[in-house]
Amino acid sequence: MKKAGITIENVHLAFGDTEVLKGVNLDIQPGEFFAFLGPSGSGKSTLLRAIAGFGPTPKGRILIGDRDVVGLDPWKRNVGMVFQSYALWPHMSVRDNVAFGLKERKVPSAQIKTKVDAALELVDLAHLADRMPNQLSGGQQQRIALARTVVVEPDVLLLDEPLSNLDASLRVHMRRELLRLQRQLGLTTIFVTHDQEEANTTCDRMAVLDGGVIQQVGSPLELYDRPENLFVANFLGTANILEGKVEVDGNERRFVTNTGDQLSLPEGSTGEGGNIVLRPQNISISRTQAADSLPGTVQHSEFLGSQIRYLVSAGGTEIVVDQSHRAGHDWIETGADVHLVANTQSAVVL
Ligand SMILES: Nc1ncnc2c1ncn2[C@@H]1O[C@H](COP(=O)(O)OP(=O)(O)OP(=O)(O)O)[C@@H](O)[C@H]1O
Repeated sequence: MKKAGITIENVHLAFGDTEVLKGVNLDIQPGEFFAFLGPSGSGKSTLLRAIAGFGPTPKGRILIGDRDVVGLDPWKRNVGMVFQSYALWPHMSVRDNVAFGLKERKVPSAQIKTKVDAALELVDLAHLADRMPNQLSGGQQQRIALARTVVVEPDVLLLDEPLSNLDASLRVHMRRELLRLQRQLGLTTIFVTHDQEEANTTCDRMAVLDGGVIQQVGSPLELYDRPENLFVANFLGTANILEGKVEVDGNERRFVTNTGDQLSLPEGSTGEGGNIVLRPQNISISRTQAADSLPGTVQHSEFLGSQIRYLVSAGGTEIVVDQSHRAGHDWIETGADVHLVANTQSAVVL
């Protein structure tokens, strides 16, 4: 199958007077599994639809391969799109649903049979070819929607929250299926989701959007470990953010919180901003004081199974601390005075 990259250059898009995409620039590599992640209303679907050719014509350029598709009708772009609703034709069998796009393209019938068989094989549903859509489960219908989309060999595959209608355990199964399918076909794919775990477990890289602006692009790990702003830090998992300032003394750098507590920063660390971001699993909690520990008081604790989550007032804020749970481990009671030690190797100053 062909592999086409996608380049988005300075794309602006408005519904009437309301600008929804505000200067988007992005390079998606051929064969990459890419995700658009962001809160509701951030512009993910609008951007995806602009690539597909739906909605108002944007300003700027959208290249699929080396072809600028802005202004081109959707069916001339050779993109495949799968939506949240499966939208299978209810009066057609599974086989006919998958064959539909090929018939429209006047592909010879012998080839249609071969291609449909291969597409059904790909989604593991060859045995259900003669069923009607209403005789399939939600997950099976979505796999047929995928087969129907990839059978026409699009240059890129666009997925708009395709798993949202499925129940939780099926979603987990289906996201693995999606990844397997994408890898097998090597098809440049964009997956729109507001579910961080879904993006993390499937995509090579993602763009986090907010307010029609891309906040950061990178692999899931890069974005989680090295957020470039507080929005990304907060959006991707739980972030503890302490306010203060960086002080430099010779070779030593430390972060001094507004409450006067000090955290040594590792050698070679960068960042001069007024916030330090610490993930809950990178802080340990103890009843005893240690070098560089932040004094605090346990406000609440929750048993989460593999972890105990503490909410501790310290450093001028409420800090979330996750301790992995081991049988027989001390569970610190609410109201206890404690000391927090942060692993500042993993901290980010913004
Ligand atoms: N047809 C439309 N007319 C007017 N405004 C629209 C239209 N479609 C979307 N919008 C607005 O554009 C903004 C971005 O919407 P979009 O659907 O792209 O967000 P999203 O990030 O995909 O959100 P969600 O996760 O809720 O689908 C929202 O403020 C939305 O209200």
